[in-house]
Amino acid sequence: MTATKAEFEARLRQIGAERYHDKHPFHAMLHSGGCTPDQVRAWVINRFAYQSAIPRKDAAFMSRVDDPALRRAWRSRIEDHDGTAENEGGIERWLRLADAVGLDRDYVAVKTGILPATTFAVEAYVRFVRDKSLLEAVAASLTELFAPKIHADRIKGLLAHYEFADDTSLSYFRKRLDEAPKDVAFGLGWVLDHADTAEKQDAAAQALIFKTDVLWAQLDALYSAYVTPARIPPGAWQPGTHLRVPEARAS
Ligand SMILES: O=C(O)c1cc(C(=O)O)c2c(n1)C(=O)C(=O)c1cc(C(=O)O)[nH]c1-2
Repeated sequence: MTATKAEFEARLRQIGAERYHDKHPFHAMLHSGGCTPDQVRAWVINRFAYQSAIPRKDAAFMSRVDDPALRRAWRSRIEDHDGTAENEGGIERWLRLADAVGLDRDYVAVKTGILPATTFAVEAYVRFVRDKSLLEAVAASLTELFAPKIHADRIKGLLAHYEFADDTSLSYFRKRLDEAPKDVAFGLGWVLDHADTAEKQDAAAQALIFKTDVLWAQLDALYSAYVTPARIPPGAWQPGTHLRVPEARAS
């Protein structure tokens, strides 16, 4: 049976309550000051894979949309990350965080040290958005419903526990607090309007679950590689390497 919009929204929110990556032990370590400088750097390097894929997945989405109104509503997502003449964009802000933790930003930007499982997870998201229905693609973006809380927790936790944290290094997260609500309000409304059968509601819910898996898998990869007993895969970033200056410190 088709759920009402309110019931269906509650189902989507429940998926976040159970599966969003704010529950992952790596985030608990990061936000409570439990990460070493190199674990913070590993997170910054690997998370860049996700950041840099977001505008590609949004471009993949827009390439499939016929409705100019939907493209108009969506295109600010690309500008939010890639920037405009006036706004530097999220990718540049993330690289400022890389600078602040002492990494060579050029090394981060080329993504050679990314963990294999992170690449698989991130690229699976790009392909999902390219290949699945538009409804599933928009529903997958709805993890952003849960992101403002994790961004606020992160700003608070990093400021309290790490010397590198200040307004400049954390500007990525502060800016997302302004940007994400408009995306989420639009995306949620669109999914609630378009998931008008039980089958479509199930597909949208599964898409959101898929996306929570994309996020969770990235943190599992990080934990396995860089938290004791560390198992760093061949070719992935080695602690102590690719620093901006030899004495750079992340804490
Ligand atoms: O720090 C986070 O935990 C987090 C999570 C997510 C998310 O839930 O997918 C996004 C972001 N940050 C983010 O900064 C961002 O720009 C973003 C875009 C999207 C998306 O799926 O389109 N998710 C997220």
